[in-house]
Amino acid sequence: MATALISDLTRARRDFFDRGAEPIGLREPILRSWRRCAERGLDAHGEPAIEPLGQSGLRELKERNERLIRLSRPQLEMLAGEAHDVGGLVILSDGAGSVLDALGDADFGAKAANVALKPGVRWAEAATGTNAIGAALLERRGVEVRGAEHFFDSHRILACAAAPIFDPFGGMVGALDLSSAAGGPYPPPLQLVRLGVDRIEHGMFAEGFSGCEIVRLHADRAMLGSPQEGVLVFDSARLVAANRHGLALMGLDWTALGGRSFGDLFDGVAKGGMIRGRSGGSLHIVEPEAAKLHPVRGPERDHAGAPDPVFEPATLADLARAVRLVDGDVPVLIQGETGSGKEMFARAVHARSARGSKPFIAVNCAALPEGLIEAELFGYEHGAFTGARRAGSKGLLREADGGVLFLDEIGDMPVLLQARLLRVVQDRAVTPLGGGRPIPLDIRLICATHRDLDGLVGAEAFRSDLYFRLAQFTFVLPPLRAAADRIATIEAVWDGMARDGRRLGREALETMAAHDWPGNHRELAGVLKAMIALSEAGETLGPDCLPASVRSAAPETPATPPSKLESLARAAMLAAIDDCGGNVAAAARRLGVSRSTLYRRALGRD
Ligand SMILES: Nc1ncnc2c1ncn2[C@@H]1O[C@H](COP(=O)(O)OP(=O)(O)OP(=O)(O)O)[C@@H](O)[C@H]1O
Repeated sequence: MATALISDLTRARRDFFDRGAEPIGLREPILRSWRRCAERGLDAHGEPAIEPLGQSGLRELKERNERLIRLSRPQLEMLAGEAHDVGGLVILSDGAGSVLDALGDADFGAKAANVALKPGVRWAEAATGTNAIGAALLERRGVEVRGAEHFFDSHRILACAAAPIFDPFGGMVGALDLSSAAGGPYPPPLQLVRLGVDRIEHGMFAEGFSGCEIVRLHADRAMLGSPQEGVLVFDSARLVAANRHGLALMGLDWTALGGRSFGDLFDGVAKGGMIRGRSGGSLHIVEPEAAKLHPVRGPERDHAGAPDPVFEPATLADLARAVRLVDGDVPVLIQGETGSGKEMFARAVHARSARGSKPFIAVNCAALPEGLIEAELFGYEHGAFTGARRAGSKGLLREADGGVLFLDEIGDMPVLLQARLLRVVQDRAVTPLGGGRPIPLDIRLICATHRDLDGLVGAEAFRSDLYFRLAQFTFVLPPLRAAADRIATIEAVWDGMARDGRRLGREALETMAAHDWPGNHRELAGVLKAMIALSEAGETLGPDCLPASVRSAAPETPATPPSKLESLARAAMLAAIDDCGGNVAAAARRLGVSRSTLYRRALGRD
């Protein structure tokens, strides 16, 4: 059987690589991959062009993927034992195919390292040709690649099975791989890799879903609680995260995140009961459990000493989608009030994207001096205008080459420049001021604005053709006052900033939660920073440490949706009205507020 496979493959290689003919009998994912590699101009008989990272590059790569490595470690250790027994390796890569860790048999490890299958090398198909890690990431499913199925001759010594790892928001954050010597008695079983991935993905639900409800389901009651159970996470009854099993059992895919509600999916289901699965069979469902942890901290540190980003679960779901769009070369537009964290969101998208290690260039279109904006963006040739630097300038667009360009306040870009930007976006090339040939540009684009771009298009202040190019997908960041649990959000931001045992007292927290935060996250970060600067190590901060604007500005009209504090206040007001036999004036007197306030806050009327 093995001999037949080898000879069939040898013939297929000869047909495809040497005679340019269609190979016969090659498995479909392998054939697709060979074709892609050939179209890219890779030479099967040559050597793959690899660029291994140096020590510091590898350290950075590992730091960026710290969470994935930490969550995967127990599975790697377990599979390393198996791999060792069959003379192979278990390998973890990030979502771009860069190898993060490899454990197992040392002899095979040395052979694998000879063909650069080792940490710090990227096994994306574009560089290393057909291979299990690269194919699994491209195909978004488990793939086996054995011996001569690899594109490059030199990789024929490998037999590999890999499957992608998805985070709870549908982001493809890595791949798990088992590799051993080709032609050996124990080809790496894809099933084992899949089990490892199930466990890693399941572990990702153990932290970070503050105030959410988690539903667990499976067709077999005995499987509830296992890594193969379906998991669905709801925030304010909206589906915000899931694992693949949960989606498959419900007949959904990742696009359901953010869009489907609990009522939609489980209409009339008794908690702890059974529902009808996609294929008609019954599913056991475990009562939704409230998750206990706080809003999730973003994956990377922010720019210029800013705190770690803290995202609401719903925003995290948007983040995962934005990463997939940017990776798929679809421009995204972020809208949101000033200070709501548009740039932080964009940086988080970049950090999680396949271009996380490439440049992130942020350009504030409103802050560039009018006369210089064109030169700053597009660059200029030597002597293009008076005052131009002798050597010319590359321009910000070209500095973002290979990475992500973030155009902030895009709504403030002068109309004339919009035409030039449109050309760049369409042609994927930039022509510097002062002439010269267009220079190809490889950028992913994220734009942001606090203005109503749609309205600007209507008023002809923004070109509609550019608008439709840039705003193919729009994400709206909620203002801070709309946080589902303001207290938890403020605490999470504080935790990321506080030093030397300083603590936020309950009363300070509640006063802050009652504030409207018109400046959103920026205002909050400023207030917290000032509180830290003005307090001592170990101190518990009370409301007197807050600036007067926060202390005195408890809102009269709650923003939507109300915070827990506002809900409590409303409940107390309704109870007072009830106690007074429905007499609003009497209840207002008892509470010491005006009648109109009571009408507005308790009954939602003007
Ligand atoms: N998700 C977040 N978690 C914690 N802090 C945040 C978050 N988003 C923003 N901040 C804080 O607010 C500051 C401003 O954020 P950012 O520049 O991303 O806002 P923006 O929406 O782009 O603002 P503008 O509309 O003015 O450009 C950051 O420097 C940081 O201190």
